[in-house]
Amino acid sequence: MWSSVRSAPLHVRRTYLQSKEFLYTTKYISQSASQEPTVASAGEVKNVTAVNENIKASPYLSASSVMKTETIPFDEIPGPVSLRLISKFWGMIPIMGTEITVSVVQYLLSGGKFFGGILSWGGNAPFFKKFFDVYGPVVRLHGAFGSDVVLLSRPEHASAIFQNEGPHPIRSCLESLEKYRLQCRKYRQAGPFLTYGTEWEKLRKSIEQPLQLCVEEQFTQIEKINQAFIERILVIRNKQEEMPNNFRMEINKWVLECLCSVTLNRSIGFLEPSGLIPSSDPGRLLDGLFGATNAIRKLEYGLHLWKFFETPAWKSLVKNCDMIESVLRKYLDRSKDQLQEKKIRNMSLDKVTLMEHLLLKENIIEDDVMTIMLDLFLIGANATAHSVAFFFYNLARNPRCQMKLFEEIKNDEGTTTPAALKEYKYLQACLKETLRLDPPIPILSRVLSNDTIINHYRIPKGTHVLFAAHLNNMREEYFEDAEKFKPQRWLSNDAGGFGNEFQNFASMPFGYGPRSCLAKEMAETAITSLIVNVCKKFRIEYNYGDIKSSNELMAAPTKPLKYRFIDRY
Ligand code: HEM
Repeated sequence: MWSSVRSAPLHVRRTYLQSKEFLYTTKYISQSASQEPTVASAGEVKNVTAVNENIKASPYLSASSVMKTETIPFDEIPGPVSLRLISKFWGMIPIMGTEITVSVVQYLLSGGKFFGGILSWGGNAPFFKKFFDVYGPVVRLHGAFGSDVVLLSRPEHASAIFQNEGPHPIRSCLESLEKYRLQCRKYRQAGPFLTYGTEWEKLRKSIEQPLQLCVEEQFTQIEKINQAFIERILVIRNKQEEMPNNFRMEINKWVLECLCSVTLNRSIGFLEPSGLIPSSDPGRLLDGLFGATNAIRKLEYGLHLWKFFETPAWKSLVKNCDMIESVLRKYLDRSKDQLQEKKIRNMSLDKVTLMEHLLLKENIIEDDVMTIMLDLFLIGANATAHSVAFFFYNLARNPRCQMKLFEEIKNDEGTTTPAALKEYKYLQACLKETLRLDPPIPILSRVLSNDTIINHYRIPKGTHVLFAAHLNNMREEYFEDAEKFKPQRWLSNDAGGFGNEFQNFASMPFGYGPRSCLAKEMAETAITSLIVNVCKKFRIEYNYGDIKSSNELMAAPTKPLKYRFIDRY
């Protein structure tokens, strides 16, 4: 049953999660069903009746925050009345789900006008901030179009949600990509980012460790790619040593070259000094990834009309995903041939590329390999490129920090292992601080697999929760001068905050728990090795207005990255 529900639209999954059948289908839920709900409170705890044994065991929750309280019903969570009124009408239309509620809200917050501007709070409001300012720390968006969404943004609430989600957490987002894969291309699964349950667990296990091994094996190659990136900077900078408006594209090329090296063990030429030919493999891959990302942003953040009609954004998603797949298929065919040859010649299959490793797995078919590769490229490339863009920005804007970093790494003689990079403590702190200020994935999402009590409200399992990580990261009580880039805060024991039990949830750029980023190590290694190489060679400057992160599901810088790279010697 679960396998068929897994790929169903969110409102179907939600109904299933609330059904009795689900309780008996998964071991975890059936255990947790007999337990008390998860509890977290940011306010005063009153009417204490018992202590929740389950939560007491958690390393992060204090006794005061785990006490069972008299709960307030879900219906009483505050939220916009206008949505509540609209829901009476639209709630009758079952085909429209939670994402539509979210997308309408996001559309409005990002400046769109709808319903006579009932909810239009003006353009570029940081997502959800207005809701928290008006309604408090727990906000319910009445299912204007079907089901409800709860918005959260506090570390103690993150702790309640993420620490108790069991072995198979459900993320709910990117329905457009899911539709493309499951309905349009009829793949049997939607890829590691979107799949659920045991199917997802199998996929994740097949990728996580081999990916890390490949990163270690390909580290020398990554260092070469870093040098090629530096060569590119020298070619494209103008007479004032400044980068062109599309420098972001160059960073993307660097990430993609790293990803090809790690997954395919080959260079496909993204960083050719003479630039990319659009019809070449790397040219088409780059175009496809940019096009698909833009289409996903439009589809997920606009009204979900694509569920009913083939909108231009939907057509663009299909065209771009097809283009990416046609390139990747070529490499998949080559990998199959290579494996065949290795088998014929009785060669060892111990050292294979990630793609070959996946092809060798019995429970993974070719279409699965395509979706895995696409997820790695789509999610990974965007997130990593965004982090590098803001890493450069923060160094340029904070010359003292840049100098301190240079002092730490200036004697580096070509780092030989990823482990050696971890020893550069200030470098690591700069990365953490960059990810705190501008997380590439600023909103984490879950469908609750447990009844959970937050701020005394009982939130039923199956509820769609959006956690505004970018607001969470800016809490003054956890990060003094939260708006400022202060890497040194990560070098003291309590990261400059209260050092209380929720500190670990105050910044979670890679998410949390079983569904956290599966390529954290790879991303950290690639980013820090690039920064070491670039900072040894150049001093970075930036002389224009502030660059912000768009804080969308897949965030992007809001201005061209016109950094100056000035030779140090
Ligand atoms: C600095 C770079 C990166 C950041 C900040 C980042 C962040 C994240 C976050 C926040 C999530 C969701 C976690 C959650 O819901 O709890 C995620 C998931 C994921 N990331 Fe990353 N990521 C980065 C780089 C990468 C790279 C390089 C790859 C691939 C090569 C990648 C592949 C994935 C995949 C496949 C998932 C889904 C995991 C699952 O559901 O099991 N990420 N990432």
